[in-house]
Amino acid sequence: MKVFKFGGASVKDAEGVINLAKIVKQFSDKDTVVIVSAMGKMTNAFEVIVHNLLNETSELEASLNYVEDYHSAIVSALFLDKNHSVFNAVETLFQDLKLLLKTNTSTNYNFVYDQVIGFGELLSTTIVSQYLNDIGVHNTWLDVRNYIKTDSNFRRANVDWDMTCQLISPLKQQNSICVTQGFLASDSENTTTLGREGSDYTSAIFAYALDAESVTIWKDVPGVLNADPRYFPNTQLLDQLSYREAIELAFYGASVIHPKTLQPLQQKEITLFVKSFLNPLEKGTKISQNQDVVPKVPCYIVKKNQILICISSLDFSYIVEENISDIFNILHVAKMKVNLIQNSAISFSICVEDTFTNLKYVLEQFQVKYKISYTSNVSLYTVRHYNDAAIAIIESNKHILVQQRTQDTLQIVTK
Ligand SMILES: Nc1ncnc2c1ncn2[C@@H]1O[C@H](COP(=O)(O)OP(=O)(O)O)[C@@H](O)[C@H]1O
Ligand SMILES: N[C@@H](CC(=O)OP(=O)(O)O)C(=O)O
Repeated sequence: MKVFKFGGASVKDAEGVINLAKIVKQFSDKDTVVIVSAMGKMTNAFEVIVHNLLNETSELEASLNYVEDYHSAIVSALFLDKNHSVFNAVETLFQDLKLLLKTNTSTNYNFVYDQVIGFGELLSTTIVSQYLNDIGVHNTWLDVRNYIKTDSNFRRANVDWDMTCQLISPLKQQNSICVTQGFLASDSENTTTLGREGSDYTSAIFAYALDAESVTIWKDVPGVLNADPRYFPNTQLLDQLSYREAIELAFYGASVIHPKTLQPLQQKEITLFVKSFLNPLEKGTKISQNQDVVPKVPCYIVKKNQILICISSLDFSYIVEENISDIFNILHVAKMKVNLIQNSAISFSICVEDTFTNLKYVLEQFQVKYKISYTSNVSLYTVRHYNDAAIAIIESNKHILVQQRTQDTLQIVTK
């Protein structure tokens, strides 16, 4: 079996859905599982709806209309028969969403977030599945919440692997293409999500449970490049990567692959292909149990919007294990991801990202015992397999706040 994953960029408009259908028609097998994310930047648009709902702003209706119009335009362009069942299906989803917005009484941001945000993937897969059926690519639409089970850690739920594998593995017998949602899952009763950009991870979960032969994630780039083309000119395609190297790149922030994706695939040695949905015949990048990086060139990764926090003792005493444990407990509670650590005798610097807007809480907690300084909006650059030329590139014209080198990896934090 194969698993395909199509992200938001691939289905941002009607042409994108038509292109997806061509790829599925040409490259899938009869039992391929197709995972689809919300269309374009719709997850961001749903985030605005959540914000407007919970802050009771006057913009709620406008934000809802924006999302509704966006999907309506795509459906109208794809389906010329105005009596097609897709119109009803999409309308029903919007009615459900409106009912949820009207009747919600919860003030738990993360919980409400997951209930609302899930409509993005429900809409996209409904449209894609019906379009595929319409053009003769017969498929079954699955509600992924009946297959991927998690705890109730809303917005970053943890997969219950035993239950999930039990629920997914009967699909091995399924003799048709299945279309389902990325990013979503459920606890015992509600929708949960796996973390932003988690649809890549969904594809790995299905592949693992199905013992699939491969996963292909279809992207708007030719494959994994040695840098993000949005920030670096003259990038090079990496033809092959080992799981280990891909895990390292994803960990340091190469956003082309969600960091949790590689581990399940590596465990069962399932090959991951990253290919271009614009040029599907090109070979892209193959990630498997092979050589580290081919070609072996420096790989550049940048993470923007980081916060550099410097923590030092109040009385010039050493920062020791007990303090570090303290510091990490606070970060753990705040779900704050640490991307770089540097310590000296009396100070400890961390570069973190504040996905859950907990900076104020963290700083208050630190200040009880430590002296704190921090700089917001810094960038963290990482270079894997650096050489002199790469160091010169990465350091040029930057105000460097922290620098760290290991044998393979150079990291700098800049303002
Ligand atoms: N090393 C890299 N190689 C290729 N693309 C990268 C890399 N690092 C970051 N990117 C970015 O990842 C984007 C594709 O990932 P993403 O936008 O998450 O796609 P999708 O929405 O399909 O999941 C590219 O457009 C590119 O800007
Ligand atoms: N739609 C979700 C999940 C996802 O993975 O999307 P994409 O595949 O477009 O990155 C998000 O934007 O976070």
